[in-house]
Amino acid sequence: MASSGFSWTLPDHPKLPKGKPVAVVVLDGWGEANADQYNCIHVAQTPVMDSLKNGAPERWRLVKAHGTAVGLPSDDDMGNSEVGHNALGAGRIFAQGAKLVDQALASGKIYEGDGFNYIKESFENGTLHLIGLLSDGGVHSRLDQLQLLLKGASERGAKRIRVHILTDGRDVLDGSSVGFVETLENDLSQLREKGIDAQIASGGGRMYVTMDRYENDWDVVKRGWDAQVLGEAPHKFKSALEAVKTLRAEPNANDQYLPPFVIVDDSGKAVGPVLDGDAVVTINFRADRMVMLAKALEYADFDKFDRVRVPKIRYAGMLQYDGELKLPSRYLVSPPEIERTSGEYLVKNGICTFACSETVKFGHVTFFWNGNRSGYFDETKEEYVEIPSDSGITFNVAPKMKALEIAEKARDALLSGKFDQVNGVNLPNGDMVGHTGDIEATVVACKAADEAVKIILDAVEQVGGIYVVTADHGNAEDMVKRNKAGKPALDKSGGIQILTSHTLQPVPVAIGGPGLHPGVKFRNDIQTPGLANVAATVMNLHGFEAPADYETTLIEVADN
Ligand SMILES: O=C(O)[C@H](O)COP(=O)(O)O
Ligand SMILES: [Mn+2]
Ligand SMILES: [Mn+2]
Repeated sequence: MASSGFSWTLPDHPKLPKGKPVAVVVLDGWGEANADQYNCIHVAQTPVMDSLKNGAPERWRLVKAHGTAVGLPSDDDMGNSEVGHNALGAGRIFAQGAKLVDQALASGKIYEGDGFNYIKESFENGTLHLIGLLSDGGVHSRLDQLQLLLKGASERGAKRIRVHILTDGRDVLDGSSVGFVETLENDLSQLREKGIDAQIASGGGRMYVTMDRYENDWDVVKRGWDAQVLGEAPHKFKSALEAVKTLRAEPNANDQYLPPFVIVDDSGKAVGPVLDGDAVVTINFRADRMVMLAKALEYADFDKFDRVRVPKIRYAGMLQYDGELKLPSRYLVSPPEIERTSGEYLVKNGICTFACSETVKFGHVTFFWNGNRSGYFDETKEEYVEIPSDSGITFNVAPKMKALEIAEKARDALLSGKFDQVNGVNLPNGDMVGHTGDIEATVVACKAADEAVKIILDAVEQVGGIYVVTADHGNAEDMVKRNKAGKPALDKSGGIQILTSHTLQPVPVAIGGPGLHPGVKFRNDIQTPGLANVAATVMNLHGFEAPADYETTLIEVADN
């Protein structure tokens, strides 16, 4: 921050001491909901989390983890890892990608920026390709934003448009892909009536095609590249609707994992490979699952898989996905500028930090936690450990994931005495297994996460430290779609509809440990606290006052 008088030095907290190690544990996808058979956290044996909830009423509370509390457009938006970890780390609420894109589309500014002007130069002679997640989940992308962009680009000269869809079933109900494709097909046919050559060119399920993250499995991105760029895939169809309906009719088919397909013309030729002179926009606003494709599209030097053919294109992201890497270099909407995060403050105030998760959540506790920034602030004071995730499986097959290994690393970091803060230890189970929709496996996952918490809390006990246990959003606590009355919503055949997505539920925050000053308790004068209130709380527990513009602390210290 350039303003005069700014200082990184945090004032001393008037009452709380320094020097107590603080462990911040994030249970991914662990919300609070009514107890029934679809609440996997309730069904699972979770004695440690139960004891936090039931043991100390003044040191356990719920906070909001969705909607406007985390910078999303409305309170109908469920929370997600990006916005949750941003809020936890940054201690303030920033308008997030979903909202920034909404605003840019509504004001028309999206069409005035450098990014759009850059791709526009391909409109005369080339094709505009739009690649991204097709759903209204609002976590990575939104269908209505795609619809507006299609309209806006065609009104501004795009004559030939190809859409490369990724079916969802993770942030939305499985099977909803068919309806989204129908909606998109309808829009494209209206464009065709106006003389624009617009169609869907390829597709595949997001978890099997394109949307890997944190470089867990490049084959996922390669499958997408082959279909989208090269126009090659094992399945060929005349229309996307036929593709999705046919592929969904296979046994155990699932929107998240549909195999890659290309749309071909009557002569069997792919209708939309990416060619020299074309423009490409990746329409997801969220970074983690687009950055790998962005690298493949943008980097001249690239060795993660054989791209076979690298077309000379004009490429822009919906947002810039990585500000440090400046990737992609062109983008339609500027990302939120999340600066002065708690991690940076604490390091600059001498706090040595350890962060850890497994690959599929590693960037959550580093990149997202640090305001969408890669790398260390000060490598002499920080250590980030990534435990390799299983790849090529769905996590209901191995629901314990690497929770034990993550907890052991956190324990060892605490016992080593090298770190003041063991921070953002993310336990992925409730979320990653919750997304599979497998209730039995999610129960196993929740138990494993609870056991991991125990290992970390035992270590906190041993070192006389303090713990803060929280979550980034809900998921495993509700695995069924509900009607307005809160009862399971039945489908046409009378069956329940499994909810694979996150929820709107609040999440717990628990504090404790032998190092906690005995007078510390949660305040009850904050109306609707959210995840952004946690950062100031953690700073206090380190013996500092939080910066004045941070969301207020959750705690107060009684004199005794
Ligand atoms: O990317 C995903 O896995 C889901 O869309 C959202 O889950 P996350 O926000 O927990 O990563
Ligand atoms: Mn999450
Ligand atoms: Mn999730």
